[in-house]
Amino acid sequence: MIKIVIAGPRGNMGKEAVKMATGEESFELVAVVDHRYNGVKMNEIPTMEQLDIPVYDNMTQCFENHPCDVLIDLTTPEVGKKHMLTAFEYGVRPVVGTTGFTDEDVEELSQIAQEKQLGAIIAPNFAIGAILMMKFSQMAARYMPNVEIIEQHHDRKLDAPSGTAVKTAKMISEVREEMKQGHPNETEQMAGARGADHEGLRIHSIRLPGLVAHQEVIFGGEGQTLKIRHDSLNRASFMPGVKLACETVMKLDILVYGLEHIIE
Ligand SMILES: NC(=O)C1=CN([C@@H]2O[C@H](COP(=O)(O)OP(=O)(O)OC[C@H]3O[C@@H](n4cnc5c(N)ncnc54)[C@H](OP(=O)(O)O)[C@@H]3O)[C@@H](O)[C@H]2O)C=CC1
Ligand SMILES: O=C(O)C1=N[C@H](C(=O)O)C[C@H](O)C1
Repeated sequence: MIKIVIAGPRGNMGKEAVKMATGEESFELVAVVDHRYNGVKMNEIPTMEQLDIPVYDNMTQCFENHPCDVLIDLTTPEVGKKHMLTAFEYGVRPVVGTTGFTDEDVEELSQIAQEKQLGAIIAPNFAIGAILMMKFSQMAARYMPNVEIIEQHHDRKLDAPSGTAVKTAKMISEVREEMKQGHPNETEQMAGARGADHEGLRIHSIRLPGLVAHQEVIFGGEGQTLKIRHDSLNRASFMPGVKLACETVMKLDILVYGLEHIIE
């Protein structure tokens, strides 16, 4: 039995994670952390799943009262990092879907995980289709290095570009030299027209109501284009990946950044 705490249980992802964790026989949801409530049960809060599970506004107090194995964090980048640090202090393995971590954050957290020999997973995307999109894109970039990313998300999203787009760009950079794309003399008539720049690869972020999470990676070559696209149509699409991460993190003693390292 893996004892789990979830941070962000009222959120889009947190709600699905609560359903997943309580629906799995080998998981036990022992408590949730939500900065707006403390000392109540989930079933006292109308916007939460109606469960007899305690709610804390403070991770330390939560871990003091409920020893557990895994923290699932689905909150915001600043909070997610603090939660991870607290989890490490208590010997709890973090599984983090929260996006917006910097390279420095990931490096710092990896070092702590290594020192403590404690498993941790930061996964910018838990959907298997999205992992495949990233892997296929990395494969394609070896042969078609001219590539741009268009990511589309709901308009409640805080970070841009998305964690998935950043991870895709980093994976492409592993197989492609930095290069300037487009016309050598191109100019932006309006700031941002060419999108964000990751080592010459442009990332364009769309935010609209009605969208969930979508990404297209477009490759261009002489007389041809290749488009690799993934769509998450709902948040349930992420849950098999969250489940796999919770099971896998128990066997790790380092931090793994990206589910592509787990799904071979
Ligand atoms: N890895 C993946 O596959 C996926 C990752 N994500 C990422 O997960 C994160 C959450 O996404 P989503 O669920 O859509 O966002 P939501 O805004 O719907 O949910 C975030 C929740 O976290 C809560 N929260 C904020 N601060 C704290 C805190 N200190 N303690 C506990 N809870 C807190 C918010 O409460 P309040 O609103 O009251 O402030 C809110 O309920 C984002 O970073 C997103 O990019 C999303 C989808 C898939
Ligand atoms: O905020 C979201 O919704 C999502 N965030 C992750 C990201 O930033 O890539 C994963 C997915 O795209 C949904």
